[in-house]
Amino acid sequence: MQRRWRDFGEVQATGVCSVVYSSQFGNLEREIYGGKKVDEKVLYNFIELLMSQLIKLDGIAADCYVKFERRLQKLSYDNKDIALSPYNEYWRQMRKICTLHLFSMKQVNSFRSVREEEVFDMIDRVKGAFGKRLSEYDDGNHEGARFYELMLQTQEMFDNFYYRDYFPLMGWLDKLNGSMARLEKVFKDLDEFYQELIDEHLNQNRTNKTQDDMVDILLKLKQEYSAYLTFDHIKGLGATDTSASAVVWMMTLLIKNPDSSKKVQQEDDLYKLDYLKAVIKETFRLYPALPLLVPPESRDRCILERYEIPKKTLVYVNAWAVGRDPKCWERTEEFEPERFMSSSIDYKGAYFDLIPFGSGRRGCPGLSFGSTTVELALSNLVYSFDWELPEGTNDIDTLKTEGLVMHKKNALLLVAKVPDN
Ligand code: HEM
Repeated sequence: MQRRWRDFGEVQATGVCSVVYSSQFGNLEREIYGGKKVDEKVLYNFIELLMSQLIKLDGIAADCYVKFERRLQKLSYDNKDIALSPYNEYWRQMRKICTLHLFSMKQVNSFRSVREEEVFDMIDRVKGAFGKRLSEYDDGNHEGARFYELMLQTQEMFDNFYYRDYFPLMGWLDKLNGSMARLEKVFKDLDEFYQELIDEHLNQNRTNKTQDDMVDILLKLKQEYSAYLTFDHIKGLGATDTSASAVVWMMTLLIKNPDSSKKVQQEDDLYKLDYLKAVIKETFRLYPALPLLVPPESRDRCILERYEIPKKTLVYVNAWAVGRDPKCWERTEEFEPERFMSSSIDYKGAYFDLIPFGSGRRGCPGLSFGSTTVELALSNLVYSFDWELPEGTNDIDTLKTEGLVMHKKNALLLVAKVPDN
């Protein structure tokens, strides 16, 4: 199990040819993408076929992925998003900026008050305004709702089916059915939003500033790293909704498992929150926010189990399947946070059985940021309220969206009750 990851040697994101790989595909839950029911055997054969074809028809596969990249490329400002950048000097500098200046423990701590304010605000909204939509909660200028909407639309662009990705010669259909126009429109809206944000931060007379936020820090760093940080680079760093997706899955699993939910609430050592942390790990095992991580590209030919992976191959590591692999876990489908109570396994990248943040050189640099946010949000949600299913509902579904980030497909609707004591 552990060998698998290491065998990749040096890998990098993005590429020109693609292979879908996972020896675990047989275990892939059938509904993983969009609730489509696929027979396990059919799926496995399909993957085999796809692999052999892609390797044989290297040229065509390359073409497919160059096209696929164009869509990602557009939304990531020409691969200026660090996650989509190939392994090169630009990536090294951006990674340095992230590790040293943006997502370091010092920065995580310095944003503590902002994080707490946001979470308390969220709790107040739940307390004060049941049943309202995000846009109604919003501050005067509706920026939160606008950004949320843009994030949803961007995500949709990644998820949509594009003919050109699979049948390069039929790319004209994307124009005909309006997909390309929608992509341009979403990009334009996103770009406008980021530009306004930057302009606002550049405004010397800005009144609502209490401390430097990420944009302020990036704008300051722009001078030091002028070759790597243009406005497009700053925009390309963008944002992800992985933490939000993770909290929704955690709440979903807790409401489906009332015993665990009670245990979290009864945890008396609030400082350590061991059981809550076990719930977080168990949810990451079953519902990793990025089920296929960010696909890396092999820099050299390598042999992986019985597969030969040619150089420059886009490789999908299936964190979803690893989390449900019976070779790694017992009672794989059960939600059992207890399994982590007497175990030293964590998700920092050293244990390859649990890799929601990936591992190694391209592992998530926002791990401390993300996990701190998730812990704070979840603990406040479960300690501030008793959560119940809406009247007339017996269960919560676990259908997922398609795409890089795995969201719950249907909104999680719960009733929050303020406890009596
Ligand atoms: C629960 C929250 C999060 C999860 C589950 C998550 C997960 C991941 C995963 C799986 C990868 C790919 C790693 C790999 O392929 O080995 C990744 C990459 C990345 N993440 Fe996160 N992430 C989270 C939060 C964040 C946050 C809050 C930030 C920024 C503040 C962030 C910034 C990044 C960046 C920049 C990369 C690309 C790194 C590179 O390519 O060198 N992530 N994340």
